[in-house]
Amino acid sequence: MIQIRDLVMQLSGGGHTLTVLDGISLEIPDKQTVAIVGPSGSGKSTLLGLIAGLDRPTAGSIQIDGIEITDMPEAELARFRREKIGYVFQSFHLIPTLTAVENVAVPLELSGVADAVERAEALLDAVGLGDRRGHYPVQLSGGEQQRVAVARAFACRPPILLADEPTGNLDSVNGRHVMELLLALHRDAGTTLILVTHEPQLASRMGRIISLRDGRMASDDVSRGDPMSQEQLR
Ligand SMILES: Nc1ncnc2c1ncn2[C@@H]1O[C@H](COP(=O)(O)OP(=O)(O)OP(=O)(O)O)[C@@H](O)[C@H]1O
Repeated sequence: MIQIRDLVMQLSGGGHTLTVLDGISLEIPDKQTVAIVGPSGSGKSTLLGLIAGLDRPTAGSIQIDGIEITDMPEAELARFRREKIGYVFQSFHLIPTLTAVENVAVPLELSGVADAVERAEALLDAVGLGDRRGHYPVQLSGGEQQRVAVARAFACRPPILLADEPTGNLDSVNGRHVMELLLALHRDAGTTLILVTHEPQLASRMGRIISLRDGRMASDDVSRGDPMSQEQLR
């Protein structure tokens, strides 16, 4: 369960203060699928980054499974993040000097997993890139890089997967492939899935749609049911 209370994010610069998030409160139960939507600049990425513990809010509270993360010391937060949260960036963020399998193995090695490379190979197989394991990011297409990034985000089997416009840099075929992958992880492992997107079609695949406007919640549509049952209806 993610519990967010009165979250405020202000950025200072050039002599004035910009309020990016202005009192967000919400709860996201385990295993929910959530789309965060809203106009450009409404604070979507900022909110996702705060939930991931990549940034610290100006005020307010974020608890994950009852543990406050906003004031957690950095080293502890890094460990917590590794265990609890996978993050997929719009622009993949793979390490260019590492092969696909090495990229996926990084979080496993950081977590002290003994058979990190074997596990990374199995993950690459699972995203359909088993035959590309020795390739460097530059040798992979955007869609392939994003599948590697999803495998890396999921390597430590985090209960929460966050994705910031995961299909934003992909064509529609590759975008659909990556989306199916994210939904499969939710379905098979019960992963909570929260994604920021501009694409209504993608948002409509989620069980809940939270809409931001000017740093506030404009709407919260929780009546969408579970995407698994929606899929069964197709
Ligand atoms: N590091 C930063 N320094 C200054 N301003 C920032 C910074 N990060 C975000 N902002 C500003 O905060 C506001 C919210 O940004 P954010 O990226 O969260 O919006 P968004 O809804 O994700 O937008 P988009 O859909 O365009 O990605 C914007 O006005 C942005 O310019």
